[in-house]
Amino acid sequence: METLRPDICVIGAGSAGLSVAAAAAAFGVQVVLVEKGRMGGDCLNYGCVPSKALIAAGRQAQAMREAARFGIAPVEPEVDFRQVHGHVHDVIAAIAPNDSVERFTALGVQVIQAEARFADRRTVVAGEFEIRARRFVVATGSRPVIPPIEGIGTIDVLTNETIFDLTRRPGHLVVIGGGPIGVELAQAHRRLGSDVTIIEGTRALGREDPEIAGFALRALREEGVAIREAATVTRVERRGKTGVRVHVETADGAETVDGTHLLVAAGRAPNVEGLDLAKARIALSDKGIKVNDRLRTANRRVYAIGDVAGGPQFTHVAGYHASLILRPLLFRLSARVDTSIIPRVTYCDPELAQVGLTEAEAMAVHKGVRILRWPLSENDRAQAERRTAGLAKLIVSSRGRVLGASIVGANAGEMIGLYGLAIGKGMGVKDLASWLPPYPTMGEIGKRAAIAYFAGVTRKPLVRALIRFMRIFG
Ligand SMILES: Cc1cc2nc3c(=O)[nH]c(=O)nc-3n(C[C@H](O)[C@H](O)[C@H](O)COP(=O)(O)OP(=O)(O)OC[C@H]3O[C@@H](n4cnc5c(N)ncnc54)[C@H](O)[C@@H]3O)c2cc1C
Ligand SMILES: NC(=O)c1ccc[n+]([C@@H]2O[C@H](COP(=O)([O-])OP(=O)(O)OC[C@H]3O[C@@H](n4cnc5c(N)ncnc54)[C@H](O)[C@@H]3O)[C@@H](O)[C@H]2O)c1
Repeated sequence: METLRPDICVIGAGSAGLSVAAAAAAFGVQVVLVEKGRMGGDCLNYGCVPSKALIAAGRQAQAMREAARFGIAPVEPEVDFRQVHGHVHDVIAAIAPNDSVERFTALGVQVIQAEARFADRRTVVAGEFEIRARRFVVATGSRPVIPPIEGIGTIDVLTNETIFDLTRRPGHLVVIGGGPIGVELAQAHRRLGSDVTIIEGTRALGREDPEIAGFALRALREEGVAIREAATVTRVERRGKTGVRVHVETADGAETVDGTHLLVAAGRAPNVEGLDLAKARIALSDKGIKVNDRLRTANRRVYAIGDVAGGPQFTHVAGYHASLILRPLLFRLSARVDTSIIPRVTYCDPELAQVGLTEAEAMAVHKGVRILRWPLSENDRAQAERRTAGLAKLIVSSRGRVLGASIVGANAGEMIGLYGLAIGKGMGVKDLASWLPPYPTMGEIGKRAAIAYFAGVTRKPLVRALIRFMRIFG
């Protein structure tokens, strides 16, 4: 066994691990990167990239059905699912070189394709190598949870790791879980011609502001996605050769849903098994590896970042974590995670975007919170594009500081960034009201919402009297 003594050893070549490795190597630091599966991890191979490519195909199909409102004859598109599969995998292939072994080797990173595990507090073993690094970064990500439902072991369930391999369109896709994965994939498949039923244990898109989530769930239902909420899956069984029967209980009683395919999108579990974390004295929480607000584990040589650290699970968070730990890794500076600036977007149509506190969260911790709303139907660009379903909600403190923003509508994800910056920099509605968005853009709804804060001022008798008085001076 060969012993390596790099400065940094990164375990996991997903969004988090790759970001650390690339940046550290750019500064000339010796890095070993260990990956047991595909370079690029979930985001590239089984997550963001294929799901957004499938969503784009679904959007295209839907645009053809809805063309009449532009004076163009609508058509029911003929979907060749094998070619849709080809499109999804072409997109992955186009991005894959950025994350490849070849690219990272060229950057100066030593890539080891093997499973890593800790041998002791400062040694990792991977394949033929024993790695004794100054610092370790665990970035092993997460995987889908399969809930312990009676009969689930007898079915070939789909997860995000297998659904993008389908080359034939599912006849009826039953989805367990109405979180972001379930909702995004349900709508995409519906638009590509499948029947789709979502079975959600509590409330679909339950993490989101209910008013904002309501827009998306209404759209899904109008497009024909059946959504059962507060529904318990009691049992699943095989139906025919490849089909599935799902037994569900809701307040209305028991029913069965017959599908051709079953997708499980019921949450994630951290990838910690097999790492022998106890040998390195790294502690676990119930969500993943236990870290402090600087992403340090119980072992001072080891950081944990990305999905495995048990916080919000997004690619941009993985990148953010990487950027934070590079400061102590390279410069001995310290940096804390600021969760208030982390945005999240669900790429259904209309899109949902959130940053900072939701209305309910703000009301629970602050007094005198004001909610400033502006509907997309009041926006000229949204009218021109015929995409008027949506709303911006700014959540501001009694003194006008921005605490959060919730946006639903076309391109909501492109609009949310500004509000994360506003929260991070402690800006107020005054700053947002003075920002100059180009006309006509949907982004204007945020400015209009901010201006709504000052609406009362125009009616104040004192202000009107002051304006009259100023006229005296010509
Ligand atoms: C369907 C889906 C859609 C998503 N869409 C979005 C989106 O639109 N936007 C967004 O921001 N986020 C999205 N996400 C979440 C995003 O994919 C994750 O947050 C992100 O990939 C996490 O990156 P990571 O580096 O922490 O983990 P991963 O990408 O999971 O990478 C971890 C890597 O570690 C490797 N590994 C694990 N154990 C070991 C070991 N012992 N030794 C060596 N290697 C190991 C794994 O093989 C894997 O390659 C989506 C997720 C899914 C499932
Ligand atoms: N657009 C994005 O950024 C994006 C897209 C997809 C996934 N992701 C990330 O991946 C994470 C995981 O997504 P997810 O949707 O799998 O998980 P999730 O935890 O967000 O949602 C899972 C849903 O399944 C429900 N559920 C769990 N067990 C159930 C059961 N037995 N029966 C019925 N319903 C059940 C839960 O109530 C919940 O609503 C997300 O939290 C997010 O961080 C992000």
